[in-house]
Amino acid sequence: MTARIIDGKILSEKLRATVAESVVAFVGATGAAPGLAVVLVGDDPASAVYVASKGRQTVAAGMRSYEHRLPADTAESDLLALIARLNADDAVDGILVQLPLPRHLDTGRVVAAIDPRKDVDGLHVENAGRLASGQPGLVPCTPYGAMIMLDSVLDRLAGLDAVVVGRSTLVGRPMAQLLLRADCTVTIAHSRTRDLAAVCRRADILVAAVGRPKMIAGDWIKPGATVIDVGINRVPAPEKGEGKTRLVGDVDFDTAVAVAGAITPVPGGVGLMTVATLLANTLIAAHRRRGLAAPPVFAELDRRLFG
Ligand SMILES: Nc1nc(=O)c2c([nH]1)NC[C@@H]1CN(c3ccc(C(=O)N[C@@H](CCC(=O)O)C(=O)O)cc3)C=[N+]21
Repeated sequence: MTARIIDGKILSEKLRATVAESVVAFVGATGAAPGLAVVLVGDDPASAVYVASKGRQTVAAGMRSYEHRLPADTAESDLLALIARLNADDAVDGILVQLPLPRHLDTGRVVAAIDPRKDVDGLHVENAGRLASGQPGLVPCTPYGAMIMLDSVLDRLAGLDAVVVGRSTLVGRPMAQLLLRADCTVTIAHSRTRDLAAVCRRADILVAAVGRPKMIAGDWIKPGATVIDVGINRVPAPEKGEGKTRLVGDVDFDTAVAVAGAITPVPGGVGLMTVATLLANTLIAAHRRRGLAAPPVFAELDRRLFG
């Protein structure tokens, strides 16, 4: 048996097309296009690539993109001042501060400074609290995209055993909250979990979000399970030439694909969905900020995914 591949390229293109259609309606109703501001501090080359791709896709969906690149030694007060300006700017509906920040900056303080209604990363404690207590808010992009991927292959999530490996605030914790909202029985595993392999083997849904290349192999996977690989790890690829690299997930795809029922690839999986859901969150934020109901297609998606 070989697993069904959950194609992030197809699913993200579909979601971006839906966003673009809704943007047309939004512009018709309000006269303004939703705007997304992305803030990048420092010059990590991988981050710069993601930021550029976000900017391109934002514009392709009919929205406005505002990029702010700050030097690596930016003072925290200057970053907070920029966030205050973006909070006050009516043309900006979404604010994303690319993580991780340089070490001298306090991520908690920076995220706390973002207006929760513009927090399209869903990282502000207000949005995390809303998610944990089942109230409407902005949901972190990667878990949101992972839920859309699960929904594309599973008729029902209710009652399934879900194991999330990783407890980060950006992915692991919100992922667990979303699975719980979908009535899964949820386990959050992490670096201190005893017999991680046995815990993973119980999972009908296995979400890997640890940041360790190929950590989860086929013998950790229950036959027929749905596997969502959130890992984006750049590793040396001498076979491609000296100094070359390639992306691998947290799952050892080649052994996992022979056991799982469905699996997301890396690249071409969750990463692509993360950018598409960022656009969706920006559109949703633009509606809410103006007191407008979310477009029906997103309200329907919310009901399907989160009950
Ligand atoms: N505040 C914040 N929010 C984020 O959501 C956030 C962040 N900071 N910091 C960095 C990580 C990483 N991230 C990715 C987005 C898209 C791809 C993506 O499009 N990947 C493609 C192609 C990747 C490639 O080829 O380089 C793929 O997996 O197929 C990957 C990773 C968002 N992140």
